[in-house]
Amino acid sequence: MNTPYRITPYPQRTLKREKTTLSNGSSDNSKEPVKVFCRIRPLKEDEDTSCILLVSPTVLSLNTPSDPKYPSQRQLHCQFNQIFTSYATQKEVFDFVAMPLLQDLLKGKNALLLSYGVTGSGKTYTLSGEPNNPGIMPRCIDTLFNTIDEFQAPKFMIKPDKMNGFEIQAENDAVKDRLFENRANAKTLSKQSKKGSGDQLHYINDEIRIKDIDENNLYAVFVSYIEIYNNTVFDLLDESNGKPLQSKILREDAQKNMYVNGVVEIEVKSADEAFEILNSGQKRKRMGHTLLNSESSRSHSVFNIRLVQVEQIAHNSEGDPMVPDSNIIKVSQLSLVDLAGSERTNRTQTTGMRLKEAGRINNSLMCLRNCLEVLRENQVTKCNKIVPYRDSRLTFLFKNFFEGYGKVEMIVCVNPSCLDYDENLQVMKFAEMTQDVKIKKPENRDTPYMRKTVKKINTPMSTTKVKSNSSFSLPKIPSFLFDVENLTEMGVTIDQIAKALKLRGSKMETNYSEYNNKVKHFRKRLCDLNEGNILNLSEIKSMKTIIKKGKQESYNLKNKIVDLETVNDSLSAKNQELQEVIRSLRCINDEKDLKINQKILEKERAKQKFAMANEKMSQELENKLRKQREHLQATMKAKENKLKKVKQILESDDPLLSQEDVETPDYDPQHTPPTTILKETQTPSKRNIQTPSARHRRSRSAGEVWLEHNSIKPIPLGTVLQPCVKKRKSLTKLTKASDITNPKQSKYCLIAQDQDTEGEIETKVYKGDIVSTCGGGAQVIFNDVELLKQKSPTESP
Ligand SMILES: Nc1ncnc2c1ncn2[C@@H]1O[C@H](COP(=O)(O)OP(=O)(O)OP(=O)(O)O)[C@@H](O)[C@H]1O
Repeated sequence: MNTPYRITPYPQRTLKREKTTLSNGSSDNSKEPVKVFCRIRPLKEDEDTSCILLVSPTVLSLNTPSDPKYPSQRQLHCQFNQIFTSYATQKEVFDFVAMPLLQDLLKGKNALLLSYGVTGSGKTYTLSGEPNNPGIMPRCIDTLFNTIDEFQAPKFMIKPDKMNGFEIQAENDAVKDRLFENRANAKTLSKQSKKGSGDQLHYINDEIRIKDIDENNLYAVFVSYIEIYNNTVFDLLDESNGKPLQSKILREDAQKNMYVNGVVEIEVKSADEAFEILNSGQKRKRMGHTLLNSESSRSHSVFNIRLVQVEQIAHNSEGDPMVPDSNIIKVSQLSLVDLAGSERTNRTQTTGMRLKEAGRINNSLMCLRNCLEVLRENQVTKCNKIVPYRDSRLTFLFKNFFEGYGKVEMIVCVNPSCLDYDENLQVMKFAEMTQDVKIKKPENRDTPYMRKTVKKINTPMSTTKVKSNSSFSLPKIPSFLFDVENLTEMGVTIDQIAKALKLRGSKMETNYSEYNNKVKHFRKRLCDLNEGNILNLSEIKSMKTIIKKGKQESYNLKNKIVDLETVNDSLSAKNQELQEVIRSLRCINDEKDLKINQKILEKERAKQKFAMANEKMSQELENKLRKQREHLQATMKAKENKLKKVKQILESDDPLLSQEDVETPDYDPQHTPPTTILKETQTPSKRNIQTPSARHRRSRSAGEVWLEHNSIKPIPLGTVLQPCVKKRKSLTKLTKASDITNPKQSKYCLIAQDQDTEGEIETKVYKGDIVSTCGGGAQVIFNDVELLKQKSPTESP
């Protein structure tokens, strides 16, 4: 809900703002200050706090919001010509602000009405309004046509001359133009009826009319609609058939008034016709969505109403208007300007294109501000600083208004929300400054925009021409006949001749002065044209510079593009080269991988070969050892048998027995069982237990150091019996001579694991003495083999 504004009596004391006293201000009646009105829009539903308090109908106070952002609380009082609260209706605003301007328009005076404010503050709402709640523009149109209704000049009688002036044309030319227009309208109507033009806006006409108008005059209304977008002027009524709008240039006419060159100016004969044009222009307006306003005007739009008045013209018998030589056309203009909203881009969060737009909008508004500041400074200091109108198209177009061409008024629209406090502060400062600017009152003349008619009229003009030509003709000199007899008649004729000559003389003098006047006028016109020409030339020059600059920029850009393309090409070539290198490296890598795999395979094969050879060798060695051992065992056995027999002989007394017994049977290694250390499951033979090897005992003698040569990973068999070697040094490989030549080591044992014929693993311990050789080396003399093997007790022996 909106909080109603409290209207308190106007406390003069509380006013903090001091009005600037201009040195030539109040006493100077030739100037009047710019009128500034303020319109406060209602708060939005989500905005519940207002930073504006109405003090009186003309004073408001802007209060600092209670926010930690603002350390000190301040109240700024601002005075306006009138303040319209959120309750003010569109009609109230129109009556108070625009009605006087419309009255001036009908009296032939010009006016400029600007709507200024932050984006979303209600500028467009105030000027255009809505169909059921029309703003200033539609109300102006309605009131104007309600007023001049029956006093309108026939269509096309008055025509724009394309140089900001107007001319009157003959009735038959006007009729031709009307016929042409009717035909064109019929075509467009049939097109529209096919398309269906349902989007036409209809405003409510409240039948208001202005009473005191000059009823002796004929009136014609012309409208034009332009926008200034990104500091470029576009014609919103330009029927470009969907093509982008062409930019327009600003020119000065013969009276040094600025106008948009080639702008489409349409003569309208009714309010509906004007609305149609207004709507078609508004459709072309550049609108955009911003965070603060879903339909934000991104350009300054100018709706111009030009009212042309001519005295009632008498018609001849054929119905053609009789134009007096010096008939004057009175032209007045009302420009309604909807300025684009000033905005703080960090609040609207605009980016990219919108950010650029906002920059340009703010720049042109800044330019308007600068111009007003310089105008005020000139007034205060009485200096004559150049006002920078040319800095922006907006100020350049309206420069005449600030120099006394017509009234300037402004409606400042504000959104009272606390969120808009900072922007409102700036707007208030601007409004304050604007009110201090005094503008020259328009010259006190009925025809501020005079222009003599350009005679294009056929019949009547020829009449005029004949008439005027006759004014140049000299009185005839009567013919003189010398007749001596009729002297009195001759005297009369001479008198007549003298009179005619005198008349001729005076006529020639008038003709001469008239001629001089015409020459002067013509010269003046030429000068004007020349000035216009100079202006055009300078405009063309500046356009050329802009085009040149643009061309240079495009050339530079093209060059950049070419450079970038070259860089791009070289980079892609490099890329290709690198790709090639990568491909070849990959090939090399693949080849190397292949070779490595082959080598690994070869290695594996070699390993297998080596393992087989190793196995073979160890088998051979084992065989040899077995044979040696068997041989040794057989020898031992034979010796033991011999010893036994010798003992028996020695113990018995029978020499024969002893001799028989002593005779040793032939040694047969095939039948001699090898010496084996059996596990508990095997029943040892008596003989085996009885004949322990003497070397066994020796090997277990204290102090002997064994060199135990074991396989790298012996298979754990879980056997209970283990070869007993107490002091030992274990190794898996004999790599160097010192491994065996160490003098501390006297014994060597080689532990080997292998499968027996039944597939069981058996551990064999080959034992031997390390004997030093005379060359400093060492040799092992194997003298014992131990066999560790598990056997099942149920297994048959
Ligand atoms: N006095 C008002 N009463 C009711 N609604 C209003 C009033 N003023 C503005 N509004 C609403 O506020 C919204 C924004 O207003 P508007 O488009 O006129 O702002 P703007 O100042 O023209 O903004 P921009 O500069 O972005 O174009 C519109 O929806 C309009 O209807």
